Amino acid sequence: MTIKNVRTQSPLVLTYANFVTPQFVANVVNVIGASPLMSREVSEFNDLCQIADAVVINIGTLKANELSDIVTLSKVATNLDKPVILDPVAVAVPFRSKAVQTLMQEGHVDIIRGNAAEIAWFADIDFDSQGIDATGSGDVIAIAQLAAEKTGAIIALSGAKDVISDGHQTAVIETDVPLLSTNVGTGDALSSVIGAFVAESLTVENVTYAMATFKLAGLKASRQITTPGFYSMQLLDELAAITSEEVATFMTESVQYL
Ligand SMILES: Nc1ncnc2c1ncn2[C@@H]1O[C@H](COP(=O)(O)OP(=O)(O)O)[C@@H](O)[C@H]1O
Ligand SMILES: Cc1ncsc1CCOP(=O)(O)O
Ligand SMILES: [Mg+2]
Repeated sequence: MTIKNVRTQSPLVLTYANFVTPQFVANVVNVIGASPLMSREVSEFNDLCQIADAVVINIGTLKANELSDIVTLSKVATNLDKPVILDPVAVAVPFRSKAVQTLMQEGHVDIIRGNAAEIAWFADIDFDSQGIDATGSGDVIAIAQLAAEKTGAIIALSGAKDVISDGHQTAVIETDVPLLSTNVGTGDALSSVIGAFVAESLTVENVTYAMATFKLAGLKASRQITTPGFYSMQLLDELAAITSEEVATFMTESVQYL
């Protein structure tokens, strides 16, 4: 789905958010022309999944007594044929590892969007991290492909090199924009942006389009603003203004299918 279609169809993205970044995530979803909604109340998941076009589960500040809620959310969404995107924040930390194992075993996830260290955990490969951030280096293409094979999910690995793979088809977007990585919440926002773009159909192409759109907006913002505070505001403005034509040109120049 193109950014133009997102604006005309305005898909509703239901996000089980962490308590750190929901305002930013909601604004990002809003400025691309989609419709944000956050909830953590299990008794309304059925009603909300009926009206949602995609469901995003972020484990950033999950508590033990909420684990069964996210499993339920993933099942309700899947039964209603709505795509489920997992954002596995700092998944290598033991409580989070166990939570994600349970979610994957008892529930269902279609797409996993994380940084290289988070995706490496699914591939069973060591990759240095510091809390929410990936700090190491490695073969991110191999990591994404292996994680896709092991999980059966479409992998959206973000970083200086974004890699999207379902284990068969792999796309790479290589564009360095350091300010994008240092802003807390850009990863969470990207996960919900992916939700908007796969609302119509769950494909590697649509995930790639979402990642490219976000990256291009980040690149354009970095040409206007070089300090972190105003940068996140400029990113919102660039996302609001970005056109299908610009994204198409950027994709021709910067997206490589392997
Ligand atoms: N060094 C980088 N250069 C360019 N883009 C980056 C860089 N690091 C991250 N990004 C972009 O920042 C966004 C958030 O990704 P990331 O920082 O990996 O997620 P998280 O915040 O979950 O760790 C993505 O669009 C990703 O492509
Ligand atoms: C700081 C922090 N702590 C728990 S969740 C979170 C935000 C993570 O945001 P992102 O992964 O988008 O940088
Ligand atoms: Mg993150």
